[in-house]
Amino acid sequence: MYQRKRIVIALGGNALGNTLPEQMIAVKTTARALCDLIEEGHQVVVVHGNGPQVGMINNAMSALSREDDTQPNTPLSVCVAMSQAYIGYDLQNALREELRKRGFMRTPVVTVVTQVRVDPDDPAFANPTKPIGKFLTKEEAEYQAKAYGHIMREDAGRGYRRVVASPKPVEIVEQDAINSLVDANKIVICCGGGGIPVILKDHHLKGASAVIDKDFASCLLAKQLDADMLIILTAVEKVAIHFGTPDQKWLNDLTVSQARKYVKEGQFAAGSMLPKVEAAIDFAGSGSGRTALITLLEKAKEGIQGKTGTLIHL
Ligand SMILES: Nc1ncnc2c1ncn2[C@@H]1O[C@H](COP(=O)(O)OP(=O)(O)O)[C@@H](O)[C@H]1O
Ligand SMILES: NC(=O)OP(=O)(O)O
Repeated sequence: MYQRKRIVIALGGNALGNTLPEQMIAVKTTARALCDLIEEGHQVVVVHGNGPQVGMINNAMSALSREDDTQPNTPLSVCVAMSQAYIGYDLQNALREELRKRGFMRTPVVTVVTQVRVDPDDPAFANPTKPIGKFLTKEEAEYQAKAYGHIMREDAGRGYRRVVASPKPVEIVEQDAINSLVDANKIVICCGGGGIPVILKDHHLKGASAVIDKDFASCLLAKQLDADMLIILTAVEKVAIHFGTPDQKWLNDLTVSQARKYVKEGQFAAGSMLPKVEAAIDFAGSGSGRTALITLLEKAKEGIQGKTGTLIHL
């Protein structure tokens, strides 16, 4: 029997591209994939990543402050806020246009500037792991480290990137407002780039120098919204074990305990597939009937129909 689901969808880098013109094109494909699910009657809440974009914004703002003594450097939390608005703007308009093409003439789409509280004592502040910005060669990375004091790491065989602190999300500050919008059937884009990281001090929310992982923020959001499903859309159709080796095996479906075992074995690369599988385990393990799906952006519709992707369940 057909069941209408409340779904939190986390969009990976391929949903947005790496540059302004690429993003304008990529969001159109993304909007089609999301509207396929909306057209099937599902209630969709959208979260997006911001790794390339927040790196680009941070570089631009740093260059500005180097050129102009009157411009202090822009905190990373503000760069995350800028990325939410810039990505939300394109995504919101692409979704609006696609919805109207399909006859949803009045469905509102709204981007919520979202702050996410983190723990100031999170050990992640002392151990930067979140890759942001462009992929660089070893020589470019060495220059960036020397010139700007950035911490650079090799990223899953794809080149070198700057890494920043990535504390775990503790609380979504605008959760009540998001609940009201979702309950009222608005299409909501929120927790972009994992949310603007903030630390609570008395009544003051102070920006933290970090980028939260959007897969973990999506998981928290899905739990708080009591969603049926968390869908993580990325650049691969399925999760694999022995990824990139001759023994590679694509996984159709795995239980939370199988997934935990594979995590322990180190089957998933840190900073890429590992946070997705960890978020999927956390959500699917958090209540009966909750499932998580990891698949390719263009396969979202087939994935939800059980035809492809990797489904994680209890
Ligand atoms: N075990 C694995 N199974 C599938 N893909 C993996 C695995 N380990 C690493 N990957 C890589 O992880 C990538 C997805 O991570 P990433 O590109 O960082 O995510 P995002 O889509 O959120 O930007 C895949 O495109 C793939 O290259
Ligand atoms: N913030 C975040 O998780 O971004 P990416 O998905 O681009 O890494």
